[in-house]
Amino acid sequence: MILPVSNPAAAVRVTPLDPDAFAPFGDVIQNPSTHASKPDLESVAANQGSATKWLDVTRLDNWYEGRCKSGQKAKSVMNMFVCKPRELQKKDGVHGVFPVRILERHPFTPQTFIPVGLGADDARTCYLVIVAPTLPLGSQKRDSTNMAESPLASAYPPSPPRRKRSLRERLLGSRPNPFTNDFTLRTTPSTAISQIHEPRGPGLPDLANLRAFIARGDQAVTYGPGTWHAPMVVLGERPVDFVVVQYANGIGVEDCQEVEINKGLNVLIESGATNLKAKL
Ligand SMILES: NC(=O)N[C@@H](O)C(=O)O
Repeated sequence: MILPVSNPAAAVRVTPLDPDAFAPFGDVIQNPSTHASKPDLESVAANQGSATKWLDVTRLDNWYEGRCKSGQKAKSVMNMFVCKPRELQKKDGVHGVFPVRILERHPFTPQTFIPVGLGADDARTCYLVIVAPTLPLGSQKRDSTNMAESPLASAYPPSPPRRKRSLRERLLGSRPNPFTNDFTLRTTPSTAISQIHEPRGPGLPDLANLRAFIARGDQAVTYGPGTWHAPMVVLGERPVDFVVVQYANGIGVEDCQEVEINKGLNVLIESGATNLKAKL
C-alpha cells in the first residue's frame, strides 16, 4: 500500500555522508582510522595483534516484540540488493537532479546497507543516502492524509487515549520527539543516545527536513528503526551490490511501509559534492 503525501519542500542539496550529520537518522559505518570524522568508538587488538577490532560499529536491535500489532516474531535476515545506477535529470550548473518519489521505512528494525566491491575512491560510482525525520502524530492536519486512519497505522497497536498534560509537562514544553517514539511523552531532553536508537514514531515523513548524503564505497549505513528513507540510489556507471541486514516477521505492513511524494522532491547533485568523474 502506498500512501500519497504532498511535497512542501524546495530542492535539497547533497552533502558528504558524515557520522555526526547522519546521527539523528542512524549510523555511518566507516574505519575511524581512515576517515576524518571519527565516530566515538573503542577498539581492541585482535587476531594475534594483526587486526584492530572496532567495537559496536552499529546496532541491530529487534523492536518487533511488544510493539508490532500482530505480535508475530521477527528473525534476522541478510539479503543482497544489486542496485543499478539511476537516471538523473539534467539541470544547468549541477551534475544532475534525482527526484525522490518514494520514501519507505521499516517500523521495528534498523536496516544496514553494506556495499561490497565498491572502492573507497571509486570515481565512477557512488550512492546516495536520502532520509527524513518523522513528524509527530497529529501534525499532519494540513495534509490530506490522516495518518491515524491510514493503512500504515495498522502496524501499530492503538495509541493510548490522549491525556491532558500536567502543569509540569506544559512548563517544560514537552512534545513528542520526531526521532523517537511518538507514543511516549518525554519530559527529559531528547539528546540521550539511547533514545536515538529507539524506533521513530508512526507519523509521516517530515519532507521539509529531508536530507540527502553522498556516500563513498568505504562507508556502510544503518537506517535507524522506523527511519523514513528513499530506496537505495546508486549513481554512476555500474551496479553496486549491497549486503542488507535487518529483522523481518513476514507481515507486509509491519516489515515495510511506503509513501509516494506528489510530484517528487528534487535532490541536487552539484559538481563539487562528489568526486565522480563519471558522466552522470
Ligand atoms: N532501502 C532500500 O533500498 N530498500 C529497502 O529498504 C527494502 O527493504 O526494500
